[in-house]
Amino acid sequence: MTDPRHAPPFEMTGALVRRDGREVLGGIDLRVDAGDVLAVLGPNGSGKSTLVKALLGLVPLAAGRTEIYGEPPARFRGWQRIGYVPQRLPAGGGVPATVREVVASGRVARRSRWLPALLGDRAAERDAVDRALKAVDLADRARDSAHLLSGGEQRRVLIARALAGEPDVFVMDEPTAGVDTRNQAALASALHELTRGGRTVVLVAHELGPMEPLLTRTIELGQGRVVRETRAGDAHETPATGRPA
Ligand SMILES: Nc1ncnc2c1ncn2[C@@H]1O[C@H](COP(=O)(O)OP(=O)(O)OP(=O)(O)O)[C@@H](O)[C@H]1O
Repeated sequence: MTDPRHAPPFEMTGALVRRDGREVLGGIDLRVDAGDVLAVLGPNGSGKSTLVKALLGLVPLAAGRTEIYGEPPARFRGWQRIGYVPQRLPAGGGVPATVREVVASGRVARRSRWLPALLGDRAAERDAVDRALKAVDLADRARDSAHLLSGGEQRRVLIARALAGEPDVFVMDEPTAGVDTRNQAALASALHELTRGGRTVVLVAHELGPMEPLLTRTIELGQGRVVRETRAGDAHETPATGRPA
């Protein structure tokens, strides 16, 4: 295990995932360093979502290992450092939640489990939620039921939830799919600010659009393996190292 003080946000070695007996990730080696802005590309079904879920410990590995800041996901305790934007809003379990409530839930990992929130903490939370809602242009929808919003609006709610948590690392699964051009540009500009401040981003994308200039790296998956890697400034793309396809 890497010393957590010097560990990168993510380090995955030989990660193999099987779903229904089928190999979906075929032995991925991937290190994401602080400040990386990494896009995970590849065709439908190539394993992009599975890879980001595996980085977060949301799907089990059949072989290999993965660490978040030097800890296996099951032992990792710094979840306030990670902001995950899943592909869709999880089903509400019958409890209607407003847009503001969903966005505020991005702060949960920051709250103390034992102490009541101090007045200052509550004000900081309110400000962070307000800023996040503004960044995705949904301040005027804050009281609406999140599940009644359109697909693109729900995605913006999920982005705002991650922004509200003020994490060090954003993991975003197709954050701009179904989001209109103006809002894609707004997200890119919010992320630009955050990455200038040293935040790390891992995003799954089909269309990079206005995100492209922010990237420091890309990896492309094909059938659960890394088939191509590029780094910003590379004159040529680098063929993937590691296991043969
Ligand atoms: N829960 C599951 N049970 C069984 N198979 C699954 C499950 N989740 C994913 N898979 C399979 O794993 C493969 C990779 O899926 P994944 O969602 O990671 O692909 P993707 O590259 O993100 O695709 P897309 O671009 O369509 O979002 C697919 O063939 C999919 O059917």
